[in-house]
Amino acid sequence: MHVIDGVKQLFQSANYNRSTQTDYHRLQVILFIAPIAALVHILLIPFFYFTGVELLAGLNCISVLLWVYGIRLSKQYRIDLAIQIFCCEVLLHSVVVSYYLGPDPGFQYYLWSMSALAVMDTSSSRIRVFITAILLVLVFALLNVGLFEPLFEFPFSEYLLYMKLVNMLVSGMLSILAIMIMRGFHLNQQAELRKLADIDSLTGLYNRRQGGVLLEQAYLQALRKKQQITVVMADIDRFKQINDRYGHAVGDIVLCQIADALKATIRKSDALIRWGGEEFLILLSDASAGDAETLLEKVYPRLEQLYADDEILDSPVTLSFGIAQWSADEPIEQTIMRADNALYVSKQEGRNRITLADGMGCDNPFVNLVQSGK
Ligand SMILES: Nc1nc2c(ncn2[C@@H]2O[C@H](COP(=O)(O)OP(=O)(O)OP(=O)(O)O)[C@@H](O)[C@H]2O)c(=O)[nH]1
Repeated sequence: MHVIDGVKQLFQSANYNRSTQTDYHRLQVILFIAPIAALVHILLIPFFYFTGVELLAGLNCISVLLWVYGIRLSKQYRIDLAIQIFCCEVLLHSVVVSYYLGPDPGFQYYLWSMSALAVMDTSSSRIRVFITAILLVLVFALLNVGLFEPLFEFPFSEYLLYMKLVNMLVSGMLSILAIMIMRGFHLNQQAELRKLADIDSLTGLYNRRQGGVLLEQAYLQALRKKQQITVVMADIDRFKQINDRYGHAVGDIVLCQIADALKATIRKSDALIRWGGEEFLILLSDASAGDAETLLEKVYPRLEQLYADDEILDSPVTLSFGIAQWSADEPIEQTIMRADNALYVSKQEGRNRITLADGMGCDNPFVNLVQSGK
């Protein structure tokens, strides 16, 4: 059933939680980095064990557990706690490994990556997050300049350089990838905000603000290319009765269905704008009033189909139109006003009809098509 399904969809989209989306992106970063970190620690367990640094092998077992636990917390969307655990793990691991082996194996470089991850903790205050990140970088600097004399003589010291290289590259790559994912998140949010600013959330059409921009652009282009523009104002007839009779939610669905019917009718180069509550503006570029009239005649069979498919509405929904063709010597606002006046005439003359601006009123030849009862 069209309308009922639509109402459900509407409530689902109303429950859409924006913060969940933010957490989703942070989760993507963690689910990318944390398994790699856990795997690296798993590989280090036999490495440290067989090189005789059993304590570090034990430490890596704890590290693996902490990363796995953090992944589990993240999947439960306790992402901030997971990030704090990861920070503590990397801090502890870097300090202990440097204490035993000195800075040469390069484990302190993971503190760099961690400082990037630390700023993703959104539950802590900005200053706390900043201090944590700075602290991690500070510890990195101290470890890197050789704060501790190595306690342990590493048996394969000729390989230390390669180990450092690998650690530097892996930690650098992790930082880059974390920032890339955050960058993607930031760009998505920007696109989302732009969409929110330009698009009507109910119908998905351009909103009035963006409509103004499109009208201005079309006007300038028509002047430059010496083209025609035609503006159509469309208004749903007696929409208040639909709301009063079936409820606002059903009214919203009807509004969306009408928007879809209009959208399916216009050309790709045209723009459909939700101008007001139940009022639409169609901007037809490079088209005359006659072209607009021909186009609008195609809306009526679609409205008829809507009614035929619908099991709730017991009378068809109709539209009134006002068409005005822009003439090069008038501002576009004037054209819109003429289309609006023509729409007013359509309403006055009984609705469900098309009126051309400037007194060229015409009866809608399809006026009776949508009035056949069920
Ligand atoms: N469901 C719903 N109703 C809306 C929305 N925006 C405006 N409306 C309703 O649209 C109705 C417009 O009513 P009127 O301006 O009296 O116009 P009408 O009933 O369509 O009558 P005519 O235009 O004269 O044919 C009001 O009841 C508004 O509440 C919306 O987003 N959703």
